[in-house]
Amino acid sequence: MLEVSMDNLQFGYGEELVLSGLNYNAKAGDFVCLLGQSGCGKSTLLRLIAGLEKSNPGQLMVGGKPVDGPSLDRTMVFQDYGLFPWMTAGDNICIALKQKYKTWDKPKLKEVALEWTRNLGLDEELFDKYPMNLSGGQKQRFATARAFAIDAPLLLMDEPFGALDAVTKALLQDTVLELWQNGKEKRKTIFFVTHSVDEALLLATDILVLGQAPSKIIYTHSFTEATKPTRETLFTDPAVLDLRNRLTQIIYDEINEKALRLKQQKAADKSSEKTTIFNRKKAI
Ligand SMILES: Nc1ncnc2c1ncn2[C@@H]1O[C@H](COP(=O)(O)OP(=O)(O)OP(=O)(O)O)[C@@H](O)[C@H]1O
Repeated sequence: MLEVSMDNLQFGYGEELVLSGLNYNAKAGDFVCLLGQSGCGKSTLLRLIAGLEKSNPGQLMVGGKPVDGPSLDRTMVFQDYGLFPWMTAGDNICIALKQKYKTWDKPKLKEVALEWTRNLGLDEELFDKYPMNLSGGQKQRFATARAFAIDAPLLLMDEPFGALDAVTKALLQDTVLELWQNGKEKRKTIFFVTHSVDEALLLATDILVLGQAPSKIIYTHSFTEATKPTRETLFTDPAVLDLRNRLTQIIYDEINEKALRLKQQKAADKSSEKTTIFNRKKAI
């Protein structure tokens, strides 16, 4: 359980500004879903929180401390699973556990890794298989098992279920929600990037929408225990239907605005090109 606070968080890759002043406080135990059009900086924000990119001093705090590089109190789950291909799926969990629990011997590491394999609904016989011999859903379950096994209080999930079929995705969403809810007093804080409004509605306690880059937070919504949608209310509760429409509209408006901006820019570039050619011809 760690709180995350952003105070005018700005970040760019070199000259290109991606995040242009984010202000937000996530409480310990919140499940924050990030929405926004492609390229707006969602993954960048996760990488900053993970300490994989460096933010300006004081602009990003985790657990009340400035983020200063990666740490075992934060772990990431990626869309492409991030399993080491040269190790069995089980060893992928064991090696992560060993990093955190340095005194554990091999049998203890295997015992805990197997426990998490079962927790994620995986057959034990898959434990000794290499990632290349597993389905996408199985790989993502192992990657999720690894993340939960090391029991970091802050979990950063970057479109983890984006590549999965609908049924596997739904099962994994339920599993993650259950693992998070079971944490009760020790609930993990989760930041979860998704392109799916429905996924955000189902999982989040808090939804943030990022605008186009260089982005700011353009919309936030918080649920209470009573208003948080469930699979049952996701398509029946009028308040949830209304929120889904609003979120979808906000994202489409941003996409349309960006498309219009690019079109105008292109037209302006073309016209200035024409003027340059005309002036050159005149000069000749
Ligand atoms: N390592 C990098 N070096 C330079 N630019 C980068 C790097 N990583 C991302 N970018 C740029 O930063 C911007 C934001 O990228 P980011 O991956 O954070 O967006 P995103 O919202 O997660 O996109 P998507 O939804 O498509 O995954 C993009 O313009 C991207 O090209």
